[in-house]
Parts: sequence; C-alpha cells; structure tokens
Amino acid sequence: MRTLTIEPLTKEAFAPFGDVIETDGSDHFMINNGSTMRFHKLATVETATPEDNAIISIFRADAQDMPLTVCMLERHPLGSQAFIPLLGNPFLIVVAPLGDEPVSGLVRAFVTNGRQGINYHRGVWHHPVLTIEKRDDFLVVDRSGTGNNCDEHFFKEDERLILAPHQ
Ligand SMILES: NC(=O)N[C@@H](O)C(=O)O
Ligand code: NI
Repeated sequence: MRTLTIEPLTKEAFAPFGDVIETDGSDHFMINNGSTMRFHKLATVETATPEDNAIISIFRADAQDMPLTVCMLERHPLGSQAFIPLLGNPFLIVVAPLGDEPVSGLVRAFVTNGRQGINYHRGVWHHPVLTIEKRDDFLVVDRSGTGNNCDEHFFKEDERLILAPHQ
C-alpha cells in the first residue's frame, strides 16, 4: 500500500479539488467605514436545484487512529462542502479528482496551517473529516435537499493507502 505524501495546503495545489478559505494571500476590500477588511467570495456554495438550501452546521470530530489505512473516499454529487476550523488547529485532507470512481494512484493528502479552511467542489472525492487534534470543531457549509448527496467508494485491498502524519 502506498503511503501518502502529506503536502502543505496551498490554493494552487488544491485548485483541482476546491477552494482554500484563508486571508493569507487573498484579496480584500475595506467596508464598514474602513474598520473591516472583507475577503470577498473566497469560495462559492454549489447546490443542484433551486429548491436546495445551503446550510451551516458544526462538526465536532474525533481523531481517527493514526497511521490510518484509507479504505474509502466519498463525494457529494449535488453540492459543495466547506470545512472551516473553529479552534485554529491544522487538520488533514485526503482527496482524489472528479470521476466515476476515485483513482488510487491520484489520491493526494494535504495538511492545513490552522488558518485555512477548504471548500470541496461538487463531486470531488474526499475522506470524511480528519482531525489532528484528539477532538476538533469545524463550521461546515454544504447543501441540503432531496436525493442522495453522498456516494461512497471502497478501495480494493491493494488500492488502499496509508496516511501517517506523525512519521
Ligand atoms: N457525512 C458528512 O456530513 N460528513 C462528510 O461529508 C465529511 O466530509 O466529513
Ligand atoms: Ni463530505
């Protein structure tokens, strides 16, 4: 099984998969009579139908045992999904490009710097949220509506991957 190289998250590297929500390196303009910097439209919430809603939730996630064997990825075909850390901690991301199924050889891993959130574009394969802290809180913005919005793909044994952040 391939051990994933964990890359530092950058807008450029993550561009095939979604947006990085951060102030570092992002444009802004002043609002509120010059008292506030607006980092405008860092990401867009994608939905599938006019009846859909973009909703805001909080995920309180517990850490997976590491090293982790990545057995599956999921995708949301009907909308995007954003994770914004509420406690300023780095977290891990495992993604694969759009397609009918994730390609094991194209799976990539990233680590955030604690000041970054991400927005998975609609249909991008990703692992369910992966904390580094024992428990961590995220603001999550994603799509609510009818129909199935979560496809799971389980890798064959020889396609599974290893995520080893502490080695
Ligand atoms: N299932 C759910 O709401 N969470 C996942 O989509 C995830 O990416 O963590
Ligand atoms: Ni998801």
